[in-house]
This record gives sequence, structure tokens and C-alpha cells, in this order.
Amino acid sequence: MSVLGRARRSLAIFGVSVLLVAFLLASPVVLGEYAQQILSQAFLFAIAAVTVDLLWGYTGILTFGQSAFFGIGVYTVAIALAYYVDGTLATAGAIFAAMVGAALAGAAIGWLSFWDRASPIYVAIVTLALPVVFTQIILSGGAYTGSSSGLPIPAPFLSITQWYYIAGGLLLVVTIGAYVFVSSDAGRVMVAIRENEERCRYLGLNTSRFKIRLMAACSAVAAMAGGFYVLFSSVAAHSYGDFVFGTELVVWTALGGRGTLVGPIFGTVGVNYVSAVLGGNLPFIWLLFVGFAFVLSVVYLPQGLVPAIGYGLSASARSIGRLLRQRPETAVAGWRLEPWAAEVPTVVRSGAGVPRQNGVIGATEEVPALEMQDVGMQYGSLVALRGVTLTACRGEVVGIIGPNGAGKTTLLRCIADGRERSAGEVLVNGHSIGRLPPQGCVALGVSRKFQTPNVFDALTVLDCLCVARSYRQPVSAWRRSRTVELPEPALHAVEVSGLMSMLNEQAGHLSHGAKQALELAMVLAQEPTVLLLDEPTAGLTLDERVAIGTVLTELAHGHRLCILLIEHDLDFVRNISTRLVVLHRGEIRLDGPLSETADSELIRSIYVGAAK
Ligand SMILES: Nc1ncnc2c1ncn2[C@@H]1O[C@H](COP(=O)(O)OP(=O)(O)OP(=O)(O)O)[C@@H](O)[C@H]1O
Repeated sequence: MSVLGRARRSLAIFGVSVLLVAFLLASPVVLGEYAQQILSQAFLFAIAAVTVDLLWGYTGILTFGQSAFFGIGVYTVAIALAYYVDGTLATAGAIFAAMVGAALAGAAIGWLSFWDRASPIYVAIVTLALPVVFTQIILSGGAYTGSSSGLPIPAPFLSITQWYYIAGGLLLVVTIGAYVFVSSDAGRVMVAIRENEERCRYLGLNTSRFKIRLMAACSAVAAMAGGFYVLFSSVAAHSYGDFVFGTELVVWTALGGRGTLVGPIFGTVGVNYVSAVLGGNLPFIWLLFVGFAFVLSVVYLPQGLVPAIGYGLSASARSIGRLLRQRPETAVAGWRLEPWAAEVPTVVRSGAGVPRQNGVIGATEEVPALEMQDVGMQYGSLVALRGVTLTACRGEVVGIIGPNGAGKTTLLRCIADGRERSAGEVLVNGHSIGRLPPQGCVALGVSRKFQTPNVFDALTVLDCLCVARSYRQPVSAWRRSRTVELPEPALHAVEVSGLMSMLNEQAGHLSHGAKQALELAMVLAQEPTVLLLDEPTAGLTLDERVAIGTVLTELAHGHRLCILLIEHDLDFVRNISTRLVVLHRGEIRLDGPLSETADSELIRSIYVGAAK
């Protein structure tokens, strides 16, 4: 982002902050003490809900455990003030200690939950157990923790209005911080992980490390809210760290609208405020009503109430505007805190010769780009690959053909992910991939394009390219770049496919062909030496096939990439391959230059089903 763009973004954030602070300062004039008290509590809960939104709404990590981190804040501060320290400085120290403790606990939970290949439901189960364990620890702590009776503390005396300002100010700071974060380069990666974590890994991103860090940061913020909450309420109760509160945070976030930042705040404040007004008289009916509203929202308004109201109002406003102006409008935007995007997006050519992160790559022409030695793969008793030995060099386009179920995709998977194969060895540019995960193989120079286009539907074309380059460029946690530097081959793919004029288009709205081209550009942005393509022309028109064929030929011969290409379209394979490999029942049956293999009888018999 340019200096001017950054200044405008900072000015906009500053202006909105000043307005909100003025609103906060003025609101006690119309709010009674009771309302201020309810809102102070709701503001502190809303901070925890914002952390749920960052984890679940933006990154797709469904967590029920934020209450436990809130509880760590509550009890660390309560125990410190009840037994060990007093005074403002010591209280601040206790809150800081709670944040550090919660961050460490959050990192440990992340480490347990986010190992490679862990299913997304795994973290939900681990975080479900967390508040249960936390509550048991508090309940078994006897008089020290206050057990089920709670632990009263000598809290600092502040007026209700002062607490209202503190809680509102904290919520404002956390929300603005969260907005800056989600609208930064790192925020883009969060959404990419939510949309398609596998694609992220195959783009070289260490998603587990990213999620562990995010979990630790969100845990610290929830603990801070808990620390302030116990000072406000003067008593630590186990219910602030239990499973019910953890679930309520998820419900409030879902009701308000996840992935919006404003949704969880309105959801939490709304439910808590109405609950305080109505719940005293009708506690059970109110709970029933909230539960019912949650189910309705999940079924009919999965995006939550705030975006739905936003859609409704902006659609009405646009309809009225259309009537007045008699001009058609197409897009209707909901209410969410959208990233600042005042600048024109740009794609530029990157500087050459940027070294790879781990420096292991030695992509010279002397060493074969790819060597597979006796590679085998079994799915249970099914042998998908057997004794595959294959060498491919830079500048080659190796067409891999064979009937359905021959083992072609499995072959690519064994090259792009060291954990896949059951036997044998794979070397990329002379380095064994060992048991490296996909991001490790990317670092060695392997990039894989999937069979169906794998892009990040919720992101724009530019954002998808930026995420693809995140492996090469530092990911800022507060700035959002609107310029992406692409290596020559990726830039070429963007230009010939017409994506250059669609940088602001949402990837999910692109045509099938444009998505295929975008994924190819994303894969090329990794600067691979070995490019694995699984049916890149599937579903493309004739013109698009011709264009992609030209791009691939240029990549192999002009940029000296080693391309392994799976295709069912034999004419396409014949047109661009330099060599053919025929797979049948998991074994290589034929391997040779195109001139010698293209008209082989074996190919004909395999495709008509006569080969054994
Ligand atoms: N995850 C899996 N679990 C069990 N079997 C699998 C799995 N993936 C693939 N297979 C089996 O392994 C064999 C090879 O599959 P693979 O997808 O590699 O074939 P292919 O040649 O790519 O086929 P297609 O052209 O249809 O994509 C098939 O019999 C398939 O059913």
C-alpha cells in the first residue's frame, strides 16, 4: 500500500475511533446506572466474543474454549488480589500475568489441535473439554479458589460510569485492533485458511503455526477481558469459565453474524441487555427464546442477524435509489467491517533471484528435477502404485496417461506430499522429500494444481494471488498490500487469461476457465521447478485449451520448468508433451519420447480395455 493509501486508511480509522469515543463519553447522559452496569458487563463479554469471531468467523476454528481463557483471567486476578498483592500496579501486573498464562495455554491447546491432517472438528472437541477441565479445577480448589461459592476480592472502587467507560474503551481498542488485523495481509491468510486450508498448505503456508499463534493471541485477549471483569464484579465465579459460557459466546457470535466483527458485539450486547431487562421476570422463557432464535438463525440466516439486516436495508436503499435514478444496480453489500480498499490493485513483475526461505533448493540443470525410485502406495489392501521409477528433467512436459483408477492422481500426491507414499523414495532437485508435508515439498520446488479448481472463493483475484505469494513475501499483521509481485510465468498466466482486468472480482464468481487460470497463476507464484498439473483443461472451452497449452509450452521451454501433466484429452497431451508415461493398474507400462510412444498399440488397448 502506498504512503498516501496508508495515511488515508489511518485517518479513516482515527476518525471513526474519535466518533465512537465521543459517543461512548456522551451516552451516560441518556443511560441510567442500571443500563450502564448491564452494558459494562456486556462490553467485557463482547471482547471474548470478538476473539471467538476471529477464530471461528474469520479462520474457521470452531472453539467452545474461549470461556476457559476468560476464566483464567478472572481467577488469576482474583487469586492475586485475594491472597498476594494489592494496588493498581500489582493489579495491572496480575492482568498481564493472566494474559501470558492464557497465551501459553492457548498455544498448548493449538499445538494439540492443529497437527497436520487434524480434522476441523478435532479443535471443537478439544476446546469443549477445556472449560470442563477448568471448572473441575476451580470446584476442587476448596476455599483457595472459592469452589462453587465464588471468591470475593477487594476490588478497586470505581463508579458505574467509570466502569462503563473502561469496558467500552477496552472493547473499542480490541475491536479496532481486530479490524486492523483482519484487514491486513494476515487477515487475508485467515480467510484463505477458512476457505481452503489444504490449498494453503500446497501454497507453502504453515497453517498450523499460523493458527497456534492466533489461538495464543485470542486467548490472551479473552483473559484480559476476564481480568477486568472480576475487578468490575468483585467476585470470581466458576461460571465465567465454564462450558455454558463458552457455548453462549458461540451463540452470541452466530446470532450477531460471524466473520463481521460488528456482529458478535451486537449479538452479545443485545442478548445480554434484553436478557437483563426481560430475563429477571421470565428467565426460562427468555432462555428458550434465545435458543429458538439461534436455531432459526442457523437455519434461515446462517450469516447472522447483522449482515441480514444490512442486506435488507442496503437492498431497500438501492431499490429506492434505482427508482429515483432509473439505473440498474447489481451488487448488494451486507454490513460487515470490510477491508480498506481505496487503492487500485496492481500486479507487477517480481525481482528475480529471491532465495527460497529454507535455502535448500539447488535447481540446476545438471540434477534431474524429479527422481522417483521404486515408489509404492497402498490404500489398505488396494495397491494404487507399485514400483514406480521415473526421472524427469527441466524443460520436459511429461504427459501421464492411463484409464480411470490407474493411479495418476496418487502419483502426483506422492510427489507433492512426503507422507503419502508407502514405499520408495522421491527426490526433487536432488533432495529427498522424506516425509515432508506439502509446505515442505513446496520449499523444495514442487507445486501442485488440483483436478478441480482450488481457489479461495471468498477472496478477490488479487487477494488469492497475494496469499499465494505469502510464502515468498512477509505477511504484515497491520498493513494490507494492494500490489502483488509475481514472477514472470505467473504474470504471463494472469495476462493471457484476462485475469488482469478482474483483480477486484471475487474468485467464487469467476467462470470455470478463469478459476483454472487463477489456480495456475497461484501455483506458478511459488516459483516451482516441478509443476504438477492434474487435468488442467477439464471443463475448458477449445480456445481456453489452446491458450493453456501455449502457456504450458512456454513454461517448459522458455522458463525451464519440469511439468508432469495428467490429461484424458490425448490430443492435448500429444500437442504439448515431450514425453509420455502410461500408467495402468498402478504400474508404469510405457515411458518414452512422444515420437516413439504416441502411436503405441498399448495406449490404444489400455483405453479400449484390452490390456491386462
Ligand atoms: N483416499 C483413497 N482411499 C482409498 N482408495 C483410494 C483413495 N484415493 C484413490 N484411491 C484408489 O486408488 C486407485 C487410484 O486412484 P487415482 O485417483 O490415483 O486414479 P486416477 O488414475 O487418478 O483416476 P482418475 O483418472 O479417475 O482420476 C483407485 O482405485 C482409487 O479408487
